[in-house]
Amino acid sequence: MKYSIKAPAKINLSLDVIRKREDGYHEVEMIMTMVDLADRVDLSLRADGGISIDVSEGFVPSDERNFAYQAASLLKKRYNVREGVHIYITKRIPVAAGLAGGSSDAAATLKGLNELWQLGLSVDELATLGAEIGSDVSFCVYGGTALATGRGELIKPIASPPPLWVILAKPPIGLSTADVYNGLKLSEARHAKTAEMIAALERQDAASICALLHNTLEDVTLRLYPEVAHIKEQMKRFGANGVLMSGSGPTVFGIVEKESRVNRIYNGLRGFCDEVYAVRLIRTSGTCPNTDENGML
Ligand SMILES: C[C@@](CO)(OP(=O)(O)O)[C@H](O)COP(=O)(O)OP(=O)(O)OC[C@H]1O[C@@H](n2ccc(N)nc2=O)[C@H](O)[C@@H]1O
Ligand SMILES: Nc1ncnc2c1ncn2[C@@H]1O[C@H](COP(=O)(O)OP(=O)(O)O)[C@@H](O)[C@H]1O
Repeated sequence: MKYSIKAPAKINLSLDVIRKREDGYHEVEMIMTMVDLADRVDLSLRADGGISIDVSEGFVPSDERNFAYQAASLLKKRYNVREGVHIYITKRIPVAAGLAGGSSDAAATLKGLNELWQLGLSVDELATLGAEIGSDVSFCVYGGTALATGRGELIKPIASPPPLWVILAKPPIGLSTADVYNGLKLSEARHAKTAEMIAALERQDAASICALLHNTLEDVTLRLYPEVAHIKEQMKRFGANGVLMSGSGPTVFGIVEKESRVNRIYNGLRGFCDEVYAVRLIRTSGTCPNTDENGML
């Protein structure tokens, strides 16, 4: 038996860091939403009880370091599952990009195996398990648009944005999420207007959404990598209505209201950046965006 499921990328419309916690994580307030750039996760039942994984991109770990493998292993151990699974991931989301590709693969694996292994777990239970793999996995289980608090694992659904275009540009920089959080000087940090962003989403007010885009981690990454600032400037110059770095970076996203501007911005950026994508915001709220009601393709 087989299941295929899409694992979409996220962007942070707003990311605020409140304080550093005793456990080493940071307390955050993030507004997260999905875009229609997705990996594909194929799950095939293994009767021998083993877990194995292959990934289309050779540089992504295809062993227990892969978050999708960890999701399968966690479910198998926690629920004493006898069957196994082979996981095949077709990567389309840039890796280590601030787009939660690995977290989304883990979330898709949790949802898919819940069906394949007939575990009967609720979405809330899957999201709680996801938080054991990484802070962004819970949001990826729910999908839609949400306010994420705690270390990012406490999820409250909020209104989806209007149907806007998004240009993603990822410069060839490898950075570590932990280093970016640790590089933040909280006493000097600029904070987001989270409540105002939620209100703008409720009003479907694209101009205010663009004006309120804010990421407290951006200053850290911009200081380390001036090329990220360059991409932001160029995106604005080519006509994006709002521009921000996603997560810990280095991907920059631009929100574009007019479809007629999308090609100009895309082509302009392609002149000096290899990884550029023109995508749409996914408007579905609730679980499993971009899929049918079972979360399948
Ligand atoms: C910054 C964000 C924004 O959505 O995304 P990405 O840039 O990774 O996409 C997330 O907070 C990243 O979440 P995720 O990538 O799941 O991080 P985790 O694996 O849980 O943590 C990796 C490391 O980041 C730091 N970390 C993470 C989350 C958090 N709230 N505070 C932290 O300080 C910790 O040092 C931790 O050891
Ligand atoms: N399924 C996966 N896809 C991509 N990267 C993965 C996956 N599983 C584990 N990783 C590891 O996690 C790191 C961060 O990957 P990713 O989730 O793409 O980044 P980000 O959290 O910045 O969006 C990668 O460098 C890779 O080594």
